[in-house]
Amino acid sequence: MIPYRPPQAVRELPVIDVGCLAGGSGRACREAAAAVRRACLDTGFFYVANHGIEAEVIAAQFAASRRFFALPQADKLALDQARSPYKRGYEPPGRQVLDDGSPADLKESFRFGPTPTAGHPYAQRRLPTYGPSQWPDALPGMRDVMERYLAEMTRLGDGVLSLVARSLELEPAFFAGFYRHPMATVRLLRYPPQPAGQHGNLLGAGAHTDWGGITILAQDEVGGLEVCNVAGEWVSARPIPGTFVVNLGEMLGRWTNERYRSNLHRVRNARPDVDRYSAAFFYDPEYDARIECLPSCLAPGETPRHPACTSGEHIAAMHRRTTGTAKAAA
Ligand SMILES: O=C(O)CCC(=O)C(=O)O
Ligand SMILES: [Fe+2]
Repeated sequence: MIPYRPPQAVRELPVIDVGCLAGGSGRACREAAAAVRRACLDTGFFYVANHGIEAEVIAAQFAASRRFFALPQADKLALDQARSPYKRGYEPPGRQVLDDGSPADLKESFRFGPTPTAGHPYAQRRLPTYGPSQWPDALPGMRDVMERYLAEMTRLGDGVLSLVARSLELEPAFFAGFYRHPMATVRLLRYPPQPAGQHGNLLGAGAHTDWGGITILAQDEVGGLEVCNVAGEWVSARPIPGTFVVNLGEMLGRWTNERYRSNLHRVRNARPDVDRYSAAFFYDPEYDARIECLPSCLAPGETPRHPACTSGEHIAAMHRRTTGTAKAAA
């Protein structure tokens, strides 16, 4: 049984050493899992250090991302995500409203993911994420760099999920059954500086929670990611060299009956002079995975706060809601 413990109003997000994922002792893994558990109960956000991903792989990703966003707008729009049934490609600034009722976000983004093999059970159904990415002709090396980054993120994602499972007193491989054919997306992001003057709630990315399983974020040195603690204060997730920021999506909230938090966060690039670049890896259960409250997260007499949902339907609904296509699709 995972007892309910009220979240603490932390002002700093913890840095967790995940070196045990490379074959550390049982004790090191237990300590990491205990730290993951505290972080998930408090904010659902933590940094991972000692993750084993080479700095050069991360630097190459950022360099290629900068080259991509520097392409002429017409080249980027030639890869418009709106034309991809798989949600792969470019999304221009002003297309997504993450915080309902606020102005559209300032960010622009580019989504890509793994290429399904022929005969892949989900690809045959043409479901979102289970299809080819779109790559710019003008940057022939980009695909290789990004696929290497994606492979590293996937490996780290499996490791982080094993720690989350341990933190819930489950077998380390517990989540693997929901990730046989995961929905995996890297979203490259560019945030321009906040415009000067008062612009209401205009932000790089409006306050939102992530929709899926876990998110692993690489950010450059500019900063601007903020996380809402339980007291309603915005806590800075400042860049810490050599780390990634991990946060839980809504499905972990559903699995744990909201013991583990899928927390509000937002991005404000407060630097007047430079763009901010980040890369979010969304690692979500496979499309048909049924997400419902884990029995170990339900105390006697407690009822699930959410009905069961499938991973794919939930994420598709959130895409529609935040890009204004909900009515058109309904
Ligand atoms: O760029 C960031 O720091 C956060 C991005 C984010 O929250 C998202 O894409 O869901
Ligand atoms: Fe997010």
